[in-house]
Amino acid sequence: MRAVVMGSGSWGTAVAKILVDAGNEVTMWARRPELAEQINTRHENGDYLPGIALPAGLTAVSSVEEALAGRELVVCAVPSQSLRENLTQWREFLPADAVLLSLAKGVEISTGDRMSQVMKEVTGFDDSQIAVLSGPNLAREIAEEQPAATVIACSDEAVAQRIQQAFAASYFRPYTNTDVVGTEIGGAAKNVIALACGMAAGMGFGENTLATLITRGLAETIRLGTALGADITTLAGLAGIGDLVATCSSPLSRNRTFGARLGEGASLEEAQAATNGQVAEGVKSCRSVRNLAREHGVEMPLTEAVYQVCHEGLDVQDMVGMLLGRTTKPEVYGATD
Ligand SMILES: NC(=O)c1ccc[n+]([C@@H]2O[C@H](COP(=O)([O-])OP(=O)(O)OC[C@H]3O[C@@H](n4cnc5c(N)ncnc54)[C@H](O)[C@@H]3O)[C@@H](O)[C@H]2O)c1
Ligand SMILES: O=P(O)(O)OC[C@H](O)CO
Repeated sequence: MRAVVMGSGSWGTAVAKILVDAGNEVTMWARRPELAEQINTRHENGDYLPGIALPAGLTAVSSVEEALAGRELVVCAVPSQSLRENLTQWREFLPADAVLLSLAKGVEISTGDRMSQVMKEVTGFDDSQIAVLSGPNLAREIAEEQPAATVIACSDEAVAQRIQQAFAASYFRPYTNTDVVGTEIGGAAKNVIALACGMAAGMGFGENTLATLITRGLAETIRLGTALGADITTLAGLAGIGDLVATCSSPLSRNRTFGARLGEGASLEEAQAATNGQVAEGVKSCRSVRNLAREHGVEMPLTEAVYQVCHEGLDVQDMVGMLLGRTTKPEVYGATD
């Protein structure tokens, strides 16, 4: 396919590399002309993936118009909270028959919208032109060509299959799914749970705590996802438990690392400053995911606790007491917890 990756952060760059390695004609859009220049001349993105040799066939431009001209697949690789603004700026240059693919894992704060909803609202495109990609995909590991898999979700299975073919590389195995809601909720919720896992690690807790948070994190993700119409099997798959395990366990995760800094006693401002401008989506999405849960009458105690730490000044030590002091329950995946 003739593809463009709009956004040259760590995941956008790794995805552009996959698409080239899978045999597509690919360009990237970078906001800063100097980054586009670096990709074109040094074949490296030193700001986000230093030391990774990018394919010589991968080009980059900083003009939106040039980036989008004649592209069949438009990959949106910007953070969730800026997607609406970016797409609004890109809209006039989007080819009318292009397929949009979101990489972002978050829920918009101002609306509670998932990324596929934002894409549809801004562009007016048909559902068959809107897809999302989500799975256990830490950018650096994939840029190093370590084997991994992902989910390409689109309500139109034939379109999902077309994108699947475009992403099939020797080290990257895409699966299709028509459950867009489940794929998106899995990706957004796991970032919030990864913050909780980081906090636990930062406080010095071990694997029992981690496993408890991952498992109960999955339970509350399933509760929210199914309330929104997701298929539970999506959340039992790569975009659900798969991504939860990868993100909650890896020191490469920005969300887990952010949480760990809080657990070690850093302030929110200090943890934010330490990200070096890279996005830890869960810090914002804990608010929108919590709001969605409340709207739908779904209990998400871990998400609530992370929200209170990130936005209401709850001390991480007090969070432990708050979670363990809740009334005892049977272990069921029902509407309450
Ligand atoms: N990094 C990963 O391992 C990974 C893997 C899977 C999914 N994701 C998701 O992909 C999305 C992008 O993540 P990333 O890792 O590439 O982030 P990043 O922080 O590495 O890069 C974000 C990119 O978006 C650009 N950007 C930031 N604000 C912008 C704005 N207002 N307008 C235009 N561009 C803007 C930045 O310049 C940068 O190029 C996130 O939703 C993230 O959760 C990341
Ligand atoms: O670095 P994080 O925490 O944004 O996570 C990256 C990916 O989403 C893992 O699948």
